[in-house]
Amino acid sequence: MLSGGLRGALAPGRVASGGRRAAAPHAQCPHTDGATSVSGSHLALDPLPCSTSYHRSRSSCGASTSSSSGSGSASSLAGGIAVPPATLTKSAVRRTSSHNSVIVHDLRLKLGSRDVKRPVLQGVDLQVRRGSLHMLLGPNGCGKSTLLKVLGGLLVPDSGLIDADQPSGFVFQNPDHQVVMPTVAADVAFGLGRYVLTEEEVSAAVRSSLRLVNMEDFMYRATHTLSGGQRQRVAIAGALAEDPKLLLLDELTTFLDREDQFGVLGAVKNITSERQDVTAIWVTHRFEELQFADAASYMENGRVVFTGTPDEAKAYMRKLGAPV
Ligand SMILES: Nc1ncnc2c1ncn2[C@@H]1O[C@H](COP(=O)(O)OP(=O)(O)OP(=O)(O)O)[C@@H](O)[C@H]1O
Repeated sequence: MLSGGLRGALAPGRVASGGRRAAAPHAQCPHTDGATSVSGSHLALDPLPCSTSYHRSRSSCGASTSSSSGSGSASSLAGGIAVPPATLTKSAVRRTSSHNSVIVHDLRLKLGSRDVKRPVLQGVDLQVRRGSLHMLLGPNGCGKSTLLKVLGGLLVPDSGLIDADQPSGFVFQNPDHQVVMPTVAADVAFGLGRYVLTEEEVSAAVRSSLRLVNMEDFMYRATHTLSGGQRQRVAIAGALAEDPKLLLLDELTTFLDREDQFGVLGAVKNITSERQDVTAIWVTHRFEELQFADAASYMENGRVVFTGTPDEAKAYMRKLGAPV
């Protein structure tokens, strides 16, 4: 039996709000109408922004792949973001052709105003093994979040090459901006309102997503009664419910105490251990989190300057004088 809130989340035509996890807005080329088509998961970017080669599905963009063959036009959210209509059945799943879920080469992006732009990503090279928990560290402003946004389709790079598993799901730092429904089950089901699914399918997706983040017992709890870490795990479950292959997790533990911090980390570790087709990229400043990682990269000035095991990463950062 589904809760009233969960039923509400299944209402036809329901769309996820912009910026919410797993419903990341598209990196939409202004020369297209938002009905993004896919020309392959391998994305080669011309030096010119918005080249015609930039057509791929990511995050909820994966769903828009179906929309090109489905009925109806994309709905538009308040922020001007195109989202697929509620007639979709499933997000498009694409894998890279190697054992890596992410391959990035010479990625470049300038940001700023139209007149004054400064380079933020300055030739990023990165490879992330499929099924791993890969941590991304580096000083403030080095480009970690920007890289994550490019991988999630929130920003369009100027040039470079991206080959990444799709669809992706994004979870941000502050769970209060992402957990919006009154009950846990309804919140996890929220993004699924965009697809044509039976109540049983939604219920199964919600339950299995909550199980992966160790929150199954909280299914009918009121979200306002949860701790910060529990809310963060609900946000991750909401992303998981849409079956992403790449989880992009941006400083999820910043506002959490130690117990909640390790609860969230344990949940993400559990996801990548149980689901070998799901890869997590975890941006953090907290060195103690490295013990959960399978691998780590260190960024400086818009580039990845080191990638290795967690121990190698610690040794590298110690050499830089970090208190690791
Ligand atoms: N939309 C934007 N316009 C202009 N500059 C931007 C924009 N977004 C980010 N930047 C700049 O790009 C640089 C990289 O920002 P980013 O948020 O990616 O860094 P970060 O490594 O995640 O930092 P932190 O660890 O502090 O979160 C910063 O100097 C930031 O001010």
